[in-house]
Amino acid sequence: MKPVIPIDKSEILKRYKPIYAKTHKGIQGHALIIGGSYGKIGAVTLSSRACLKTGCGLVTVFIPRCGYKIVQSAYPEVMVLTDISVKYITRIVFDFVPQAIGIGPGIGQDIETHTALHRFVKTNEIPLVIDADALNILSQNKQWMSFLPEKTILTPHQKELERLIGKWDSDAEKIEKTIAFSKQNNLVIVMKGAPTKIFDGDTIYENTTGNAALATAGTGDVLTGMITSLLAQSYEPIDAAIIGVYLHGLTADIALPETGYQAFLASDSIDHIGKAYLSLG
Ligand SMILES: NC(=O)C1=CN([C@@H]2O[C@H](COP(=O)(O)OP(=O)(O)OC[C@H]3O[C@@H](n4cnc5c(N)ncnc54)[C@H](OP(=O)(O)O)[C@@H]3O)[C@@H](O)[C@H]2O)[C@@H](O)CC1
Ligand SMILES: Nc1ncnc2c1ncn2[C@@H]1O[C@H](COP(=O)(O)OP(=O)(O)O)[C@@H](O)[C@H]1O
Ligand SMILES: [Mg+2]
Repeated sequence: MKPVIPIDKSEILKRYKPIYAKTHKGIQGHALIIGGSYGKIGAVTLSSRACLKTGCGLVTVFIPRCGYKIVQSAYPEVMVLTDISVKYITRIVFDFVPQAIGIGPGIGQDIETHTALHRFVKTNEIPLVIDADALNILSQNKQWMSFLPEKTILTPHQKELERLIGKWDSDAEKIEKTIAFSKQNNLVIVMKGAPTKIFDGDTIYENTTGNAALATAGTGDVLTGMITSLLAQSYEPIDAAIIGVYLHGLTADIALPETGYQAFLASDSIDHIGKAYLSLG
């Protein structure tokens, strides 16, 4: 097996592109975050905020109607498109071309959402990040994997990974199965955990930032927004995954002296994205 590559500052600086002074929001990329269902609008709200804070120029969310006022009141910077259904997503339609799409946070598993996801993946060619319940739906419909754009980024936590690749008996078997899954489907797999590992076929990266403060609701939704933002800013999928995971962990390392482990919230991660970027120099 190839040696695992640590994701540290030197690895990030090889890939990070500082902002061009004459850029404008049109060049910075327009990201679309699709997710949310009744009771889980918070997930997509966090994700869209993290997406904007990571530097893309415009962010639109596609959510069920029950989330309209929630997102608009929480973050006026985020634009909102709604499904015809009130409580969950039934048909994904949008009238612009985003540079990247993140799908899944809080989306739920209603049968109509399965159908909407199927229709979406059959036609979508835009760079994609898939998380949370969209991963769970995909796990139940593995034949849809062939529709995904090459190097689509999947961000499973351990349970979601198990649903995708099946159970394992040892860490070594988990790694082997994840490599095989990444190769077979030409996907980038962000295996979330402590530490998070990223698989691009048999090339494996391991993050060096982050701490147990991240063990709190919504931090994965924040990560999805951050990676989608980087993808919308024209980073290659593997670079978006690596930089996103590193900065996300760094937000918790920087916040820790202020919040301690217990009082850290996913919103604190978003609030520290600026300092994480500044630490890159
Ligand atoms: N504010 C909101 O709107 C929020 C909305 N959210 C949305 O909720 C939806 C469901 O997402 P979810 O991840 O909570 O449910 P699910 O996939 O069943 O996993 C839970 C089980 O998996 C396991 N497990 C998890 N992590 C693990 C690990 N590192 N290592 C090992 N095991 C791990 C653990 O299983 P156990 O160990 O208990 O067997 C746990 O019980 C999704 O759409 C999401 O976006 C959330 O983001 C929260 C904030
Ligand atoms: N003990 C830990 N150390 C480092 N990172 C952690 C730890 N626990 C959780 N995380 C990180 O927090 C995030 C949790 O994601 P996820 O389980 O999808 O949460 P949610 O669905 O609530 O948003 C992942 O990025 C994971 O790597
Ligand atoms: Mg999650």
